[in-house]
Amino acid sequence: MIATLDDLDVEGTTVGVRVDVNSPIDDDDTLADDARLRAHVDTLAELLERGGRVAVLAHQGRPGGDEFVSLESHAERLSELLGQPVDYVDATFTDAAREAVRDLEDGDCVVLENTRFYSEEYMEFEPERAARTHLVEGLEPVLDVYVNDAFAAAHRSQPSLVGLPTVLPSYAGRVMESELDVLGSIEETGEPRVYVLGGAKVSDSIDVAWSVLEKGLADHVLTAGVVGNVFLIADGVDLGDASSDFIYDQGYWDEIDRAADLLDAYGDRIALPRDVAVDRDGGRHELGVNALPPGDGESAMDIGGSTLEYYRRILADAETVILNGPAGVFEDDRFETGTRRLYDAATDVPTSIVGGGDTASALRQLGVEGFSHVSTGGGAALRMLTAEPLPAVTALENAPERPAADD
Ligand SMILES: Nc1ncnc2c1ncn2[C@@H]1O[C@H](COP(=O)(O)OP(=O)(O)O)[C@@H](O)[C@H]1O
Ligand SMILES: O=C(OP(=O)(O)O)[C@H](O)COP(=O)(O)O
Repeated sequence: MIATLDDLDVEGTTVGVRVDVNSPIDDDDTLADDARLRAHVDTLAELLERGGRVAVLAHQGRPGGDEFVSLESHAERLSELLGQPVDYVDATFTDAAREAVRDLEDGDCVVLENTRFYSEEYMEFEPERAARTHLVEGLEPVLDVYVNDAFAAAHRSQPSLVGLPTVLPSYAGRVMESELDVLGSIEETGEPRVYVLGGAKVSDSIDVAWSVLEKGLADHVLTAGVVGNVFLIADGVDLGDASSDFIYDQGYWDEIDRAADLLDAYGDRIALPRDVAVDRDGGRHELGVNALPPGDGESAMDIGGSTLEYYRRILADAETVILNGPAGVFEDDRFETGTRRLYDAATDVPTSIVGGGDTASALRQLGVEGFSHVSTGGGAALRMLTAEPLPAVTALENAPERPAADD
């Protein structure tokens, strides 16, 4: 049983709050999109209003990547969103960080530095070992309790996610609570249940497809994006050199065999694109699968109109739809149609659940609204849909005894 903020006596308590504000970053190393910050405002505002002393922990980017930057601009934006001063300290668990946490008064908030600036935080550990890392040993003495609101990172077994809840009384924040509530009760949603798997995380999507087909959770799996292209090749369609090279370069060549095995086992419940859109003479050109391969250098960038009609007919009968990943290269105006129209059709299904960072940003960019639930997580949501435990959630379940909250 995971405790929530309802179980926490917040006033005067120093709370380490792990959030996931991993966001797109501009060329000047500042925040380019605040959607993930907005998601955590309710949790943080509630803790502050209830008199908590809040130390925010988060990662940004991956070591060596362009988006591996400090959390200073995140703190500035958080201050605007919360409508109160938010301090930032350029350290995570050193003396400077601990002093900033000890100095907090009731209702104060400080953002600590990007946890991944410390190498241990980019490694995966068993919780007991994670509890002996520098980050956890440094912060544990200055924190009273730990709150995990970082659902989008809950599939990572990293110190700030599994080590802190091993040593501190721990609670799920409001984002974590609502994600677990919705994604943890997929089996109770109405049927027919349709999974739409698009985007570029091919191996994760094939794992999900296996799992939901095997468990009888999915009546139909509709494929799109790079996932759809891999299934087409697995089905014997010649998508041409450009798409094949892309799939090879992304390291997904072995996935073609897995997709073929899946088609052998459950082909009657897996829908493949009937046409694709390619870039021809600088414009969008649609080709039925019978007309493939495309011309030299042409790559399948989106699903076409007849696929959309086919998928819309399946969605029209669905009671539940779960979608992950764009249907095409939505960042390019010529290839956003598939994503916009497919996701738009999904909003008419009584229960519609969407996951994925790029998917959420595609929906915002394309102005598609009206889903029952838009998850903050990509990989975490996919993992949950396969009914695999999330290490950070397991760590919350196993957290030490907590004091009872005052009513
Ligand atoms: N046919 C395609 N060819 C190349 N890239 C594609 C295609 N369809 C979708 N994509 C790309 O997939 C990316 C998003 O996939 P993914 O990371 O799996 O989504 P999410 O973050 O929502 O889980 C986008 O950058 C999009 O351009
Ligand atoms: O953005 C995230 O995951 P997502 O791309 O699956 O939504 C999380 O912040 C986890 O980041 P990571 O995949 O670098 O560990």
